[in-house]
Amino acid sequence: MTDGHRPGDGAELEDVESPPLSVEGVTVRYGSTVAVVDADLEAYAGEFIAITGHSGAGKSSLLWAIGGAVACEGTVRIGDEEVRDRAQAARLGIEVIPQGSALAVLLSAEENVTLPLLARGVRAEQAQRRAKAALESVGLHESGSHLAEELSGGQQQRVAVARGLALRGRVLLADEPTSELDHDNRERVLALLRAEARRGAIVIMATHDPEAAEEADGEIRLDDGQLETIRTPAG
Ligand SMILES: Nc1ncnc2c1ncn2[C@@H]1O[C@H](COP(=O)(O)OP(=O)(O)OP(=O)(O)O)[C@@H](O)[C@H]1O
Repeated sequence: MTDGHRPGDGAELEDVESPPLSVEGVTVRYGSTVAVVDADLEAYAGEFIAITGHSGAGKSSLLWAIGGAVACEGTVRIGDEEVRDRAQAARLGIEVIPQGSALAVLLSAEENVTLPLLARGVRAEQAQRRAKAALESVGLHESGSHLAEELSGGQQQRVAVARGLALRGRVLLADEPTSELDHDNRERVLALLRAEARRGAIVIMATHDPEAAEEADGEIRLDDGQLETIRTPAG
């Protein structure tokens, strides 16, 4: 497929080899607010990169631009394909764990993880198997049947992480995925994100948490929309 990425059907984690992600001259504007200014970034399969910066620095805006969810100037490419909008970015295997979880509160945890898989064409039985495995990986195997609204904020965040992981993208954009978590669950989620990179994905995580950032291979910082490289994955 030239304009598509089809995640595998099995519950087992198959490897991917993400094409390089290239962000060139990306500027995000909301009216007169310039949230991201002329950002350049290259990332490769296997890399786990943190985006840090103060509240309002532009972290979410940069992630959303990479994920095709906000209009921007400049270009975002994965391999030879230019990201144009969210639907097409999803077809290219760019997945998002949004800030604030964004679960359907009247669906169960398992349904929240399963539905996006069904929407991507994964068969029902396989989607359920993958959802269960993803929920188990975040320590929520016993909460699959609970309505999202019955879960704590931290549990909801872990469901959102499970939903992102189950999609098995080539690029995973995680927006503050550990902000509501206690120490052990934060470590668990960071280990899962690292494993996702080891699988051959590119993982980019926005975070306020310096300790979480420290666990990524590389760090870029935004300051009023201006991007600065702090550490590269190469060291
Ligand atoms: N939909 C929007 N409409 C107008 N302005 C917006 C919108 N989204 C973000 N902004 C503005 O863009 C700037 C960057 O916001 P963004 O959410 O990207 O920052 P952030 O670094 O992710 O912040 P936080 O850490 O608080 O989540 C801020 O000044 C914010 O007010």
